[in-house]
Parts: sequence; C-alpha cells; structure tokens
Amino acid sequence: MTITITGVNAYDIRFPTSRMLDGSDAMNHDPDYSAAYVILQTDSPDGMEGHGLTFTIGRGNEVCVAAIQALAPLIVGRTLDTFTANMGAFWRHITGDSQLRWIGPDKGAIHLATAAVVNAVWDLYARVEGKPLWKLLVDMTPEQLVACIDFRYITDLLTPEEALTLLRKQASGKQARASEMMQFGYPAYTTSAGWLGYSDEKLRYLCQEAIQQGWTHFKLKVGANLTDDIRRAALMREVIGPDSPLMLDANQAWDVAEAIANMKQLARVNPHWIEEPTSPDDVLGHATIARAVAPIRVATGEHVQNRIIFKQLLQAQAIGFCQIDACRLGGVNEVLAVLLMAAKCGVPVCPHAGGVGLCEYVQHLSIFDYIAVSASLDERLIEYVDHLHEHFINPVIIRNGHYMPPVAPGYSIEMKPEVFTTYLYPSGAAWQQDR
Ligand SMILES: C[C@H](O)[C@@H](O)[C@@H](O)[C@H](O)C(=O)O
Ligand SMILES: [Mg+2]
Repeated sequence: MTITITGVNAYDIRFPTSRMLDGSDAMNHDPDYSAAYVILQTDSPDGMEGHGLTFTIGRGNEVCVAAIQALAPLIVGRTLDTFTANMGAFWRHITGDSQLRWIGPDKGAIHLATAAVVNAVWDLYARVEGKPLWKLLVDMTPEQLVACIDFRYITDLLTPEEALTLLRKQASGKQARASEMMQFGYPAYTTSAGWLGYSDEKLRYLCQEAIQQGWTHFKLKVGANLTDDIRRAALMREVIGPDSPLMLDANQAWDVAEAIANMKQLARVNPHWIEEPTSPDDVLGHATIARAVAPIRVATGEHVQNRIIFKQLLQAQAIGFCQIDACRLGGVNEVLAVLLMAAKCGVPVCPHAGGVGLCEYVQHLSIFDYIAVSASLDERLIEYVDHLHEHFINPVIIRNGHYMPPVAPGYSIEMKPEVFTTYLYPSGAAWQQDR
C-alpha cells in the first residue's frame, strides 16, 4: 500500500511542571515540560498518521514549532515508500536542505525539529508495518540498518563495513534476547526523587516510596550549592543504603576545575557517575574531568547535539556512559549511528529520559540496542521520570524497576486527544490561570 504524506501539523504543547518544581535542576530551575509536536497526515483510507515530538522546557517551544513548519515542505507530497526505500537518503534530505542547513547544521532548534519530523516518519513506518518501533528495527537486516545511517563525518571512528560486522556478530542471539526482554524488561533507574527544587523531606519520602516500588538505582540533582549537594547526597545515600547505585547530575553547572574539586567532595557518597559536569560542547574538558575523577565515570548526552560530538567524546575517552537523547539527536537514524559507535568503543548507552515523552521514546532504542547491537545489559540502564505518562495513549509500563517492551505499533509517542486542547500553549485551559 502506498501512502502519501499529505500534511504536517505542528502543535505547541506545554505542561506547567514548574509549579511543583518537577524536573528542576541547577541550570533549569523552573522547567515546563513541553513538546513541539508533529502529526503527519496521510491519504491512507484508514486515517493512518505519524506522530513525533521534540522536547523543550517551555519558552522557545514556539521556535521549534516554527522550525518544524520550515521542514514541512520537504515531506509533504512524498510517499512513505520513497523514504523507507532509502532511509539514509531520507535523513540527508531532511538535514541537508541547502538553505535550512545554514541555521544548523545538525544543531539547535532546527535539529530538534528534525528529530520531531524524522521520528514521526519512523512512527508512521512502524504503524504501517504493524510493529512497535523496536521490533521494526530488530527485524531489519544489518544491511538495512546500516543503510539508515549517514556516515559522513564519522568514518574515522566507524565505517559502514565495521557497523555491518558488529550487527552480524549479534544476529544469532537476537531471538533469545528478544524473549528475555519480553519476560523481564530492560533495567532502569529513577530520577523522580532527586529534583533540585525538592525539599529534604520530599527527597526522603520519595526515595522511600521508590524503594517500595522496586527501584534500586537513583539519581540526584547537584550543582547549585556544594554544601546543599553534600547534605542531600548524604541523605539520599542514607535512605537507599550503601550498595544501591547513586548517580549525580550537575546539568552543566561547573567549570572544569570546579567539577573536579566538587567531585572530590562528593566522592564520599560513592557516586555511580557524574552527569553533565560542564558544557556539553567541551569534549576536552569532559576528558580532563574523566581522568581526574576516575574511578567515578562521566556521563553526558542530553545536550550532545549530534553524532559528531558523540564521536569526539568517545574518541577522547571523555565519557564512561553515553546518554543518547531520542530528540536531541536528529531522530532514529542518528541514534543508530551513536549506538553503533558506543558499541564499538565498549561504552554503555544509558539514554536520557528526563522530559515529557522521552521515556516513551527511549525504551524502544535501548531494547533494540540490547537485542541487536550491544547484546549486554552490563551497566546499562534507562532513565525513568514519573511525570506526565497519563497523557500518552500507550504509556510506558514499568515492572519492578524495568521497562516492559511496548507492543502497540509505532513509537509510543501519540498523546491523548484532550492534550491538544487543554495543554495547547497559550490558549489551553491549563494556561488560563496564568493570564
Ligand atoms: C530540565 C530537565 O528536567 C533536566 O533536569 C533533566 O532532563 C535531567 O537532566 C535528566 O537527566 O533527566
Ligand atoms: Mg541530566
């Protein structure tokens, strides 16, 4: 069945999470979790649509909506088949427009918009095939997967031939790992207890509640004030016990030397990693910090804008954990490139999911990563935040601290119809009380 994409609708959806300081950190103290949301309209007789979003934290979401509208002419009037026949060419088509490229390339609002549009096309593709996205990817041959990737700028780390070899090596165990995923799910950690704006009391009871729910790995926000950081980290360590992994996240608050000095102090709580210790663009700074704070490892990625920066972070041995983001990178195609580079370098991928819809997205990527790329769960965890899942038609299912594989066709990102009225910014009812 040939389906033509007939329209692109973009929506500015915002949730007022800042009212409770959910999602707050050292840099982003009052985030309103938001989505620049795309619906691809098609001519399919059964009304098939493709859904995608890119995540922002409020102001500026309208810029991403405008960027999605700027990309729309690149896909309207095209058939899905012409894209899926050559996914690599499709990605170049979206990212390589000879004029739009100037406001990137592969970075900033236009790249966030790219992710929304690219992911919406993958969602449509998976729906048409009747599979959840992870399964669509798992069922592709190594040749088909490699054909999705734009290798320009990364062949000095990973060539298409090496990617093929990596994927072929894992082919025989795919079925067993898929069954394992269906039975036990993919391990996860929770960030929901540790937002920066939460009081010590709230931190304590949310941690206790999370333990009761089966969580064994926890993340805490640091970076605003070292005395507070030390006190809150000690509190969390006390509640979760000496053996549960505790991750720290500074959200880019520190200079390089400051990060090293502060981590010397925070080492007393035995952190599992330090996340975003400094600017996401500072590859060499990350490498310096990684060497200085070892054996504590550095994690980063939620603001790593493309495969090229990830390549450098890996080449410089600057990260011990690779935190892909489903819509900071330019959608599924670019994520595939990073999963394969990380596998080649032996760096575990632990996706970023602190936002709206990110948990729904990244579960597909990690489950695919395990089944077809890394073949390992060692030190691999998906982030989980307990916010806004009720707005999705197919929200994530967590069992005992694990993500259970989604079964509905698509990329799990479709929001319920009422969201498009209640949380539409600025006209939705949720925003009226602010006016
Ligand atoms: C503003 C956001 O909530 C961030 O704090 C969040 O994405 C965070 O860095 C995370 O790692 O989940
Ligand atoms: Mg973070």
